[in-house]
Amino acid sequence: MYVTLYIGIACLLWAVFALLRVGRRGRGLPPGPPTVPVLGNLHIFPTQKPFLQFTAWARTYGGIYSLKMADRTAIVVSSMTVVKDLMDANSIETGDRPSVYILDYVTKGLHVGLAPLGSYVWKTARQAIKPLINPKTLNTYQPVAYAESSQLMYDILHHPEDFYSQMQRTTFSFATSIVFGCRCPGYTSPELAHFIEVVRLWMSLTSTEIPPLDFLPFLKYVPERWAYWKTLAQKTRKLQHDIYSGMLASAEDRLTNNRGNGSFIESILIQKGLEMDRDFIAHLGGILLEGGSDTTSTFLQSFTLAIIAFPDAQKKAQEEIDRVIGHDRSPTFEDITQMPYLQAVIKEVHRFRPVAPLAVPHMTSMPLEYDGYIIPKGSTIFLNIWGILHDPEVFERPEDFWPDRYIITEFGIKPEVNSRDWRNSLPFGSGKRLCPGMTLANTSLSLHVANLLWAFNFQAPFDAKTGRKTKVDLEAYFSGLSYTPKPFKVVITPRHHGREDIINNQFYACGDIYKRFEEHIASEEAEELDKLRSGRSGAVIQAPKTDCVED
Ligand code: HEM
Repeated sequence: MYVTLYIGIACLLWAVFALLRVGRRGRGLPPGPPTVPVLGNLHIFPTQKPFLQFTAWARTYGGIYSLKMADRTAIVVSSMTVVKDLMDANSIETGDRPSVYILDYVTKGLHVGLAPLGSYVWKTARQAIKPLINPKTLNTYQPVAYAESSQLMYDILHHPEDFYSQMQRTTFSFATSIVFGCRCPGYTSPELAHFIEVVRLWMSLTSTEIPPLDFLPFLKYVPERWAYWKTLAQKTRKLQHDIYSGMLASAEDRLTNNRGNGSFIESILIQKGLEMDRDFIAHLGGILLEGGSDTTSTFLQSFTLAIIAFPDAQKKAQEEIDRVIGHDRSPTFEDITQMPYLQAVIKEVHRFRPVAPLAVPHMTSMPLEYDGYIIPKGSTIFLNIWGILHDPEVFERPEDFWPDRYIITEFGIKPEVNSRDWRNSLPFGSGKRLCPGMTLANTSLSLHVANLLWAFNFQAPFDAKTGRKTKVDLEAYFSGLSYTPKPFKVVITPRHHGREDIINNQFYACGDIYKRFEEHIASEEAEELDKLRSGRSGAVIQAPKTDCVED
């Protein structure tokens, strides 16, 4: 009997000892904040804007440090040298994704951005997306971007107070046109409202307010009435499915009836050799919409916030635009290369308010040795884009929006900092997971930004009591995987009287491009749109040819 008791006590002690070791930082790991038993660093893991705390820790623990999340390890990378030598150089070993239970449930495992590196879903989807990276295909999308940009100017001219939603409409409509072949003509349309709801739900699911189900798996078994996130996940899954499969159905219908308009999804439907079922295709289209539209509208909103807070940058960019373009026409894609300051503005927005401050977490698929540390297989890697791009050792006055830094040096860094490890694509991630939409995003954003600065002046609103400009709140952002400004107020005025006519005419002249992607629109609404677009005045500007459209 004593033997059984001794064995029982020994087992208990062993279990307690083993439990106390959970959460402890093992030998060989990079340093990091002190841990507590079982939780490790989970109890101090930031729930709001985590990149800010990650950046504060980087100033103490350096360009690579570790966090313990119960028995799991996370590595935070906050230096370009580590990005290059650890992540870019070992992009296969560091290119996996940690599985996120709740998101896998929502997307049925069909999300290319979350799928394991080299898996069937990842490989097939990345293969299918290839045309979006091809410069030839990208050129065919330019007329569509031009037409959407023209409507953005038109909408802001007539309803400047709604600029925030108009930016969402523009990028959503561009993405739905090229991906599913159907556009969104109005910022009050139900399609856009549903999509914004999906993005909002997705943001909640990716925010740190959701309990850490992957680290404390027993939480998955909490009944739904006490687990609000279960209801949230189901709602998101249904809404996503309804929107994306509805859009896929209209693309299928066009193809069946020989009315294809050259959209990306149509090309997938007719491509041989791609092993994708209907659900997978609908999801891929949806992921491209999410990846391509919310990110780019967030960029435009952050751009607006930055230029009202830093009016000198706005003035300088406008001087360049006026010098290159003049007053008689609006900018086109061909003009962008002639405007280095405008290109610097684009890079500075990416630096100042990166759309994805922690990218999307990576995971190691095998143990790695780096700089004397051992990084275990299965470690989550956070790419701290914010911390790298706001490092005062590297950037002069990193909290200022100052595009000139990209005129002074290629990567915007201080002249004395070694540029060996730098690249301007950092806001789009790293290695095998680098964002496939980078060129598409940057080209369309350059045109939108050029047009907005050519057409309008942007100012912070005036305080009714003091008559002074209000202080711009540069921190009023939502917290989620992407970093989006909360709606804010701006005074937007046309810069020059003649430009109003040009904006109106340009919008009317793009009517044919819009119509090719509006087949799904009910006849009454289509009539209204025709009426709106027939109010020609003054000189008519020819819209560019749409090569992407098959008649
Ligand atoms: C301002 C615009 C954009 C920004 C800042 C951005 C940023 C990013 C980042 C940081 C990642 C994760 C990279 C990593 O894990 O290392 C990513 C992935 C991705 N992006 Fe973008 N993106 C933008 C626009 C787009 C567009 C226009 C599309 C497509 C039309 C797109 C499609 C994707 C996809 C499919 C992935 C997943 C790639 C994978 O995991 O293999 N993105 N993006």
